[in-house]
Amino acid sequence: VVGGEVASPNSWPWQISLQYLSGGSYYHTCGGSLIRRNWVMTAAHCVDSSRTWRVVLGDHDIYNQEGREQYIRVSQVVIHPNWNSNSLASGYDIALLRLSSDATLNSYVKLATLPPSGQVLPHNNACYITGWGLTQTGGSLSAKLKQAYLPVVDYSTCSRSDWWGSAVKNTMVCAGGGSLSGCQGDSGGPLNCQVSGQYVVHGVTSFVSSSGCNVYQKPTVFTRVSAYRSWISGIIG
Ligand SMILES: CC(C)C[C@H](NC(=O)C(F)(F)F)C(=O)N[N@@+](C)(CC(=O)Nc1ccc(C(C)C)cc1)Cc1ccccc1
Repeated sequence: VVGGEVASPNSWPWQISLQYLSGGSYYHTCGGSLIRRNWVMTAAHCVDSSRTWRVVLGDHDIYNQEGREQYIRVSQVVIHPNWNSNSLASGYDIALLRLSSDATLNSYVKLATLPPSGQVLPHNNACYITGWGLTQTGGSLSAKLKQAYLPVVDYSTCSRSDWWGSAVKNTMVCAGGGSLSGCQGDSGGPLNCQVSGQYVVHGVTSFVSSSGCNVYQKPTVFTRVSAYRSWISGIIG
């Protein structure tokens, strides 16, 4: 997350850190959202490679154990059938991870609220991106979970030729477009939007511009969760 601030610990209790095993240690690679006690929603591009994954729930500082963390292995990766890593612009950048055991829900670990099928938020709807991703283009991961205020940019604006043009589809949500943005390592995490006084996970962080994370008129682009509600229900029940 470029700009914004460190979140108050566990204030986004559905946010998870997706980590992969390498040389005996686990490394943060993406974010995700807990949507059932044994299911996490993330981006397909996060789990394209076959690795050993684990999910960390209740985390704040990914480099220090603070006692609220739950570490759970991933038993199954379900990538959207239409996902094609060579055509990010087609969308379908969404995946579901079945956990090897149920998460314990408490004040630090809660389920995300998902939007109703088909819901499209209005231009400037209040949203926050959260994640441990790079804090500057080409920078380093944030040790502590960050948040940044990214208002929704409607499709008609986001698909303008001087914005994202045809790279963005109506199955995506754009947010931000100024000095605040997501960045590598935020992938798969939630876009938390205020709807009727409640935070709803309306997006899954998908991409930013290759020329930089916070580029003017290149808002962060998210998979629109409300476009995939029936697929999600078909998998998790
Ligand atoms: C792995 C890709 C497929 C998605 C990846 N997503 C992220 O980093 C995210 F924003 F989600 F946290 C990304 O944007 N990766 N980049 C590598 C940029 C990228 O690949 N962006 C991109 C954008 C659009 C398209 C298509 C839709 C035209 C393809 C790639 C990050 C980057 C940003 C600035 C400088 C260097 C690297």
